[in-house]
Amino acid sequence: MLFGVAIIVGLLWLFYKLWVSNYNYWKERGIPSYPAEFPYGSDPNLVKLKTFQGYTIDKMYHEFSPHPLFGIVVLRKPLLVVKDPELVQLVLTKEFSHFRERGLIKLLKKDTLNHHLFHLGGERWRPLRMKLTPTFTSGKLKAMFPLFISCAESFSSLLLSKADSKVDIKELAGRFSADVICSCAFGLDMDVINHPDNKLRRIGIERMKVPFFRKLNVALVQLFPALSTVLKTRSTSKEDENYVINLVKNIMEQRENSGIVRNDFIDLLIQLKNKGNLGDDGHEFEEPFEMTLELIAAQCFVFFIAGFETSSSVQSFCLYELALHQDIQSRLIKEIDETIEKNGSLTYKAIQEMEYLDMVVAETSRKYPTIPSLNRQCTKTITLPSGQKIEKDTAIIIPVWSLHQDPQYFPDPDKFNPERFSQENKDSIVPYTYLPFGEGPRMCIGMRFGLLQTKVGIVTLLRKFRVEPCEETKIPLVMGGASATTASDEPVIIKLVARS
Ligand code: HEM
Repeated sequence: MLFGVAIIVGLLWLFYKLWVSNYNYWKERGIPSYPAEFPYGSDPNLVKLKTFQGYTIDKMYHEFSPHPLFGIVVLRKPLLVVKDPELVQLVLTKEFSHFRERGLIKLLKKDTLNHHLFHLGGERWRPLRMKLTPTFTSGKLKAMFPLFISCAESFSSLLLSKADSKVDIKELAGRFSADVICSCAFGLDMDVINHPDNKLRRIGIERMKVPFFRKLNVALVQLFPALSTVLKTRSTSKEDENYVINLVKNIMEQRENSGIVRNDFIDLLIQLKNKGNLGDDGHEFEEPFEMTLELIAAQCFVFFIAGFETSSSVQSFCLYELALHQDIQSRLIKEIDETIEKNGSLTYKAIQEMEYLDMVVAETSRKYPTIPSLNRQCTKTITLPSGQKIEKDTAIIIPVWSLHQDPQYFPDPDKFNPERFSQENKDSIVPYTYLPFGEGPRMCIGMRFGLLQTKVGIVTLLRKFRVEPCEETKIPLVMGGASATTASDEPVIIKLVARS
């Protein structure tokens, strides 16, 4: 009996020792670090995710203000927070070959829908990124624009039914973005605007949440990578995965049989599958790369999940700020009215001509960066100009939220001020301090698409309505920890007032 107890105590002690063995990781390497305590590491909030991750890292960012980087430990995993803009540039661009991966999850072969650009690493990622980049040229977006307009018309009708009422703008913008992305990524006219409980949208929303079980799973796999095979950590349930793959399969068959061309992502992916490239860029790929049905479905899926939550989030934060800043809203409405009148209708060219809209959206993405921090993993050990070494497999965090809120780079950061992005001011922004779409070879591939979708949504609404705050409007908004993106804890309520 006594022997049994001694063994258990011994095992627990060993487990404890193993757990805390990294707690001096940064100190041993001469890198300033945040103290770690058993069992959570540097800060329980980074594990429990009850508080918005951006706030937690921001607190540390300020405590380490004179340092260009600092180390933290999450549970028992060491992470390096890189905060100096020149070092950020080194990680994201200059020494990209040392930081090619995100390293967020361990990709399982059978987790088919996760084999997309965002998560794929190294050799698999590069040819796929090269193949998919031409999908997002301005020419391709222009060809897709009629699909945007068709969704904007449904959005406009929905808005008319809400005239002079209080709305959850995040929910409405979410329906519009999901409709556009369903139309462009899956080639489906699903009318998500009037059928918000659409299955694809539900799968996408689920995917962006971080439920307790997934948090636990991710934490365990980070601690003990070998567990991933045992725990069968799927990102999407088998049923949802089959649904998405079959959807894509049916659409591809229909397209190939009927010869219908819609100029959407599916058309472009079918061309890739058949020809190996998109044909009009004259680029032949060195490495043969088979676009299987599963791989195509995974790319459609990432376009969907990466595209609808991000764009709707920028749209809703933007309309919220416009409700609180009537002067900015009036100037924007004037620009919208004049540009549409000049162009005869809402065209792709008209959107590109709206300079003030571009400034307002840029400032929204500064104040509310949809992805609060970027992740990279060191894939080859590197020595920094300071002499400090970053070892292979080190996880890196770029604290986008904190850089965007740092008064050193953006004076009076709480103020919503689109003038920061005017022609005369934007060149004085310190490079690598403004990162709403990331930077370097792994920056957002869908940036132009996302901006276009965001702008079309805002213009559609402001053509018919003004937005105003109401009793239920929370000022300021508090971000929550339940989502992987920057999202308010509560609905974003504003009032739509029909324009006279
Ligand atoms: C306003 C809308 C959007 C925002 C704010 C946004 C933001 C981001 C950010 C911050 C990253 C990480 C970049 C990095 O690590 O350096 C990213 C990556 C990515 N985004 Fe977006 N995104 C948006 C829209 C879209 C859309 C519409 C699509 C697709 C249609 C898309 C597809 C992707 C993909 C595939 C990646 C991974 C790229 C790679 O690793 O090669 N995004 N996005």
